Amino acid sequence: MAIQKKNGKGRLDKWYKLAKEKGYRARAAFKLIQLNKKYGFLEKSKVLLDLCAAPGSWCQVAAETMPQGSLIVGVDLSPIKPIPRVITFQSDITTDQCRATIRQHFKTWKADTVLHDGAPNVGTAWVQDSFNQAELALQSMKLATEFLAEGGTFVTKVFRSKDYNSLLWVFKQLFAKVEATKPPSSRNVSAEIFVVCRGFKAPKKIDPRFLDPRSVFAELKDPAPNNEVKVFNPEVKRRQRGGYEEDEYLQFKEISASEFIQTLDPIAVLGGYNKLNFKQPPNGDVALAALDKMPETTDEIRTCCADLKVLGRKEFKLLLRWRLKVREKFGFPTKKTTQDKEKSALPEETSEVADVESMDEELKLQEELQAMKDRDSNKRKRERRRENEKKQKEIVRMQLHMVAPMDIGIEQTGPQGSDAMFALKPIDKKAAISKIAKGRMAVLSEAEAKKDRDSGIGSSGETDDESDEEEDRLERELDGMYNQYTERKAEADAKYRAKKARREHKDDDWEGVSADEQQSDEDDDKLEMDSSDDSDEEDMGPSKPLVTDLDNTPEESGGLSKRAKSFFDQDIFKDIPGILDEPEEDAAEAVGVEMGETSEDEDIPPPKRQKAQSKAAKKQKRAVETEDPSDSEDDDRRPFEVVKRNDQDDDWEDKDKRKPDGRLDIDIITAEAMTLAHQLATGQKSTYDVIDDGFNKHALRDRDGLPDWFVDDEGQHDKPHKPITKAAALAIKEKLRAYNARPIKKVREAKARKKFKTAQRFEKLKKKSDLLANEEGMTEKEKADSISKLLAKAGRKKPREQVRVVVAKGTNKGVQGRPRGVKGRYKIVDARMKKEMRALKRVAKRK
Ligand SMILES: C[S@@+](CC[C@H](N)C(=O)[O-])C[C@H]1O[C@@H](n2cnc3c(N)ncnc32)[C@H](O)[C@@H]1O
Repeated sequence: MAIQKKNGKGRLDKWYKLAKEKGYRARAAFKLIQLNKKYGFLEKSKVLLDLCAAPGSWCQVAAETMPQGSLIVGVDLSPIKPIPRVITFQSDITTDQCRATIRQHFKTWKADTVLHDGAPNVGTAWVQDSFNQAELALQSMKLATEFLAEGGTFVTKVFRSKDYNSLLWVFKQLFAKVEATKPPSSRNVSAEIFVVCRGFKAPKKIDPRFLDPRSVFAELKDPAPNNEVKVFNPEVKRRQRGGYEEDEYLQFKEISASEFIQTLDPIAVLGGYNKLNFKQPPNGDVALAALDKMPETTDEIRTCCADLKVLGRKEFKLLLRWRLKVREKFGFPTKKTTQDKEKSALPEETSEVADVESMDEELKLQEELQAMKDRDSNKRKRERRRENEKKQKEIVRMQLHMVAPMDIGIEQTGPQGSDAMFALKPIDKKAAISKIAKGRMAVLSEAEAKKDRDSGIGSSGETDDESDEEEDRLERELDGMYNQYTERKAEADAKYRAKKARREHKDDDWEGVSADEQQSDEDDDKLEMDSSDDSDEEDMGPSKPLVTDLDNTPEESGGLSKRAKSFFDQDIFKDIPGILDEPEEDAAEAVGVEMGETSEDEDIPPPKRQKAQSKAAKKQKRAVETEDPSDSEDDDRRPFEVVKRNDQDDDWEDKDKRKPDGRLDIDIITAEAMTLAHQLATGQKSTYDVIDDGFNKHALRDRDGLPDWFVDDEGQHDKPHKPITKAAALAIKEKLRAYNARPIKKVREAKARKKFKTAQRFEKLKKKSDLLANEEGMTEKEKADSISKLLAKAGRKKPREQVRVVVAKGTNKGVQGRPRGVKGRYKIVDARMKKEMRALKRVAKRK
């Protein structure tokens, strides 16, 4: 609970600020607004009386909310500044003068709503000192009964005190509906609550005791014990930690059964007494005698009457039923007869005094309602539990990869994963950016839609989905099981793990004349299918990829995986020709060169030819741009500035890859490529053969929509086997052997360092010996001795520093880092290790 500051500033909460903002005179305005929001009485009122209205915020709200032309009268001990559409006057609401003034203003009108927000002004209004809040509320109700129209509403502030229940009881006698509520704007620390009494019964005559504070708060001082609970819920017994209930100073109370029959509050009897006796009083009780003899007074009833405190709900009901039957026989008014009477009675008579509603009937109704509510909430709880269990199970299944997350609605991801709509990779892959740039969305989306239709996604017939539901489920389960299997396999097999990791990072193996090329060819083909005029495409210039690799390395460089590429990027490979060449590009370029030279287009396989052509076109375009970039019509469309290229920079890519004679130096690093090249070079194969070979089952492999397990399995066995000649295999082997023979970079560096240091030492030595040799004060022998000593010293190896063994015990136990007081090299061992080492040495010595 928020701690309320004692000083005035602590009260300046958000409602205070809001009231200031809205121009209300007090934050109390929001209490009325919130009460009206809940019960909506202001809109329906034409006449309103606001008791204790100063400074007038409730009057402001009323004037705002009530219909035009309504009569609003506000009264307070304190003066109220004029409010438009509101009549205000200064008076004490407990006085007759106030009543008279109100009557003057109301004339013949009756109020639809009477509001009371009074709080006694202790100290400021001495008249009120003797009245407490409850009394003020009762006073306001007294005024309300006088000025309220039938069916009207009375809203009053009350404080939770010992008089609260008495007040509520009185309200309930006079109004059809009485509800206590605390609006949000009322401070939590405040004990105030608001009682909204609706449906004023407007009795013609009201028992003056109802409105007399002395009788109301004296007679009803202690609320009636809740006998209903005792009777209808006897199982719920409250412990009386505070001792006996007030007025219940007897431990055992009994009452005659005839009195129980006659009483109008049987519940009070059943809840308050221990026994209903059939004992005749000294002067005799005819009713009791008759009751005793009646067939309705069964043995069971007698047993129940003997000890009321041990009875359950069922037995209490039995007794109540018995009472009703007996009352009927005795001719006492029962529920039925009262109803009949009520129907026949004159309305004036019934409206003379406020009715006290039949308690047992009301309680029964309440009980039934409660039972219904309980049943309902139990049902809801059960359903919620069941749903939670189901969800839990689904989550476990999902964690075991037995189900796809979208099945349980946790992640509404599409078949392409979350955020598929915004995933750039697929768009990038499909070269859609160029299409989007050209406004070819329709073409693309139609093609995609077609694809989707083919794969069953978004197909029009829902029936298809339904019929395939079982199949889908099976498939999902199969996929789940397969995932489990792959995970188990991955755990056991390091090789598989590595392969999987490569695949996850898009770092796949290269498969010779590879899937990469095939993929790109496929993509190219698709593009060709999608667009009717490909020439436009080239106009756009090189399509910029959406997803850019941050290390700026072209993905297909040399047909190598990313990791392989970064490995070969190391300096030591820099001199080895052909490691980081781009054979694919080069091949295309070579073809381009050949094309240019021989014009034998038809000899080149179509995909390669297309690539070569595009490359040539790109080159040509570059050349054009270089000449005069401003002339280009596409400038507006290009999102980047065209920078004039340096002529010397032209073909910088190719420079390294050319032999001294100007021809391209194409390095073929796979045995397959080498074989093919060899076969083509020697004329064993013609271009037609190559094209022909291109049409095989691997070339048109469609893996879309196939389950992972199937694709994996296929990938293992269904590989293209390209012919390799022995010579090519040997050549590659030889090349690899050469690479392997080279020391790795670190070793090379270490060796170089060593060499460098030795050279430095020799240099120093040389200088020193030169100095010695030139020393004039030394004989030749002395010089020779000194130099040989110097050389001997230089040749001597530095003794290796002894490693100190520190046993991890005592203060050294569990020490991290250098143990205290140990200098130089050290090794921490535990006692067991030390002993074992010694034992090993002993054994070795013995041998
Ligand atoms: C909380 S204020 C009412 C605020 C008001 N509802 C409003 O919205 O501005 C309580 C008021 O009750 C008034 N009051 C207390 N005793 C009164 C009495 N006997 N007769 C008239 N007004 C009284 C006080 O003068 C005080 O202005």
